[in-house]
Amino acid sequence: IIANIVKTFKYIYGLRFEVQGLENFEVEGPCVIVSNHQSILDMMGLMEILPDDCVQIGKKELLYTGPVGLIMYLGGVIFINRKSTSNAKTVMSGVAQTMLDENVKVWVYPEGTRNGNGDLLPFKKGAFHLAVQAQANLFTVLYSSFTSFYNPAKKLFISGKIRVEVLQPIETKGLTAEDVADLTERCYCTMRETFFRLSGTAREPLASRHNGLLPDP
Ligand SMILES: CCCCCCCCCCCCCC(=O)SCCNC(=O)CCNC(=O)[C@H](O)C(C)(C)COP(=O)(O)OP(=O)(O)OC[C@H]1O[C@@H](n2cnc3c(N)ncnc32)[C@H](O)[C@@H]1OP(=O)(O)O
Ligand SMILES: CCCCCCCC/C=C\CCCCCCCC(=O)OC[C@@H](O)COP(=O)(O)O
Repeated sequence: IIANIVKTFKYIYGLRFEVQGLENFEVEGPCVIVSNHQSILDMMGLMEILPDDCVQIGKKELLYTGPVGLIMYLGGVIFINRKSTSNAKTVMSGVAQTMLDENVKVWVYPEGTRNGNGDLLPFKKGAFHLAVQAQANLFTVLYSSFTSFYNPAKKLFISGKIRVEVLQPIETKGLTAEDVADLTERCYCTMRETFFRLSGTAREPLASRHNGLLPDP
């Protein structure tokens, strides 16, 4: 019900979604889906391709937003306290078991916060631990940059096109906690490249950005 309502918002805002690779989602069983997170507009992009039986990880503060919090609660959103790593990790380890028991998919924004600066923030590792703990497939989804049509700082919000790509699933069978850092890094590199390709922007050298040698755009 929520997805169908939110999917109509694109007509009001003049947004078009061009989705590629949706067939990659046609794999049975629990999985973890990670995607980039630029703004609240992502809720439209999320609902546009949301598979059945998929819940999202959200920050706890969203639970206290009145009717929206209630709808999210009823929709099965898993709330975590980002201010407490141990609390977040405890919740997440319970999620791995629930995923397997109830055959659900979990959508995580590995940047951990909204980021509209035309690049990806370094990834948090929770989603990747979750995929490895559940030994479930890991899907990556990218939404092209919104900066050309949506920029709150410049008071810009016009109609525009969002290119979406669902990449091939990554298997985590046989991986252990020791492989999580490597898995995270691999996904980050692939997702960043895909993000720039979809957005039509030039790729900046990764090492320099990571070392803090380049200023933020
Ligand atoms: C109208 C109504 C419409 C309604 C719409 C409904 C749709 C709603 C959509 C909702 C949209 C909502 C959108 C939103 O709200 S987005 C905001 C909320 N979502 C997230 O933050 C998700 C992404 N975050 C993470 O995954 C973080 O990692 C967490 C939160 C889990 C911890 O973050 P934190 O910053 O505290 O710590 P850290 O990541 O530096 O990690 C620290 C260390 O812990 C290790 N570690 C981490 N995890 C695990 C684990 N599970 N098992 C074992 N170990 C684990 C990790 O390797 C590292 O160790 P080392 O490797 O450095 O040694
Ligand atoms: C300005 C245009 C607004 C258009 C809105 C169109 C889409 C609205 C769809 C549903 C409305 C309710 C959805 C509530 C979910 C909020 C998700 C969200 O984006 O939370 C922020 C969180 O991830 C990260 O928080 P921070 O960036 O760390 O703080």
